[in-house]
Amino acid sequence: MARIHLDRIRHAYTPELARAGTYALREVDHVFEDGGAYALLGPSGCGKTTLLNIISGLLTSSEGTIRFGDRDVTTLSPEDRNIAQVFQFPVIYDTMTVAENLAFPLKNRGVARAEIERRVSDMLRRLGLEAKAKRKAQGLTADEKQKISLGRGLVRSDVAAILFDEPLTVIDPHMKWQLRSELKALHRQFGMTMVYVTHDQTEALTFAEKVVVMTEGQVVQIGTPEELFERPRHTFVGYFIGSPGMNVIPCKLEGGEAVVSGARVPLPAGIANAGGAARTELGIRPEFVQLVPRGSGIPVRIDRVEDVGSERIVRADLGGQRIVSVVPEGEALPAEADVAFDARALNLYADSWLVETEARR
Ligand SMILES: Nc1ncnc2c1ncn2[C@@H]1O[C@H](COP(=O)(O)OP(=O)(O)OP(=O)(O)O)[C@@H](O)[C@H]1O
Repeated sequence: MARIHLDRIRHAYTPELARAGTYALREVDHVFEDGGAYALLGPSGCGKTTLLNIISGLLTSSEGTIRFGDRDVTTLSPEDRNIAQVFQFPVIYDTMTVAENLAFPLKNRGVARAEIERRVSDMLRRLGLEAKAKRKAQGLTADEKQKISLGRGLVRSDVAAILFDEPLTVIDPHMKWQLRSELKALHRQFGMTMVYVTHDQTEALTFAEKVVVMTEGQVVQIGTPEELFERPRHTFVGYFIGSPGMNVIPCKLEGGEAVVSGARVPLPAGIANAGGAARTELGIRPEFVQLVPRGSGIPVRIDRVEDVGSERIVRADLGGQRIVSVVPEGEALPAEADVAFDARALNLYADSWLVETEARR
């Protein structure tokens, strides 16, 4: 296992794109700690696969250095980096049995026969494939084949890291949860460095200890699920994580208060200077937007109320700006409502980046 250090990595797919300043990765400077479980999360085209392929060696970055531990691997092939990879679609040998497929990476590395048998039978059990161990892979479902792909990555204990590129795409929805839990259990047991690419926030938040949120070729925040939820460093993280996402409300700053649609909103104590930003916004999760009787907050017009079981999602208009509130089941909605913000959950953003308060620095 290894610590992976990405040192000022940038990537453009062609020299022409680089000259035009069109980078698929704008700059990534980050350390994946040895034994950590990370998810790269972001919308389609944000650069997740590009970053993963630079880590694996399928792609050489146009700028920067990548080190596994103290070793510079920037120009090494995937084989020489000694990593295991699991792709979106199964990569297995159809003519081999399930057990032979799992044993293959170990045989290749000269692992002793008894050890191979032990690890293969453990993996068969974890993947729920014991009954099919002696079946040829050919006739299996896409689900089962992908489980074998996962198993082939996970049986090896000598790898620097295991990289997953949307590995559960072909897996049946009700199996996804089980496989994710199994991956977590394997991570806990063996402590391998795992990097997992996904555009699905549930998958990222349940799998990873640290989630790397990307947009437009840039890492905007690396944090635990709690950190991403409570203190989004960038407005993109706020509305990408959580459902519905964080409200981002344009505001003006005046004498330590935010002015929203003519109303004054006190800011948390000690908020730092927004530093002459061109754009300032308040960020607040819908769970912390309260609907209060008219006259006690900022006036809104309620447009729509959706009942989603344990809570109601209320969509309203605040001076031309859409605002969402989540109201727990059983809580009455005022006939004429204003909104009030829970000050503890209020964040200020300057040009999309979180303004740190003195207390939180
Ligand atoms: N081989 C390539 N040549 C030129 N541009 C590419 C190539 N591969 C990807 N790109 C571009 O690089 C950017 C990042 O793509 P990348 O595949 O890394 O994103 P992603 O987040 O993994 O998206 P997805 O979830 O759709 O796979 C995109 O703008 C994409 O169009």
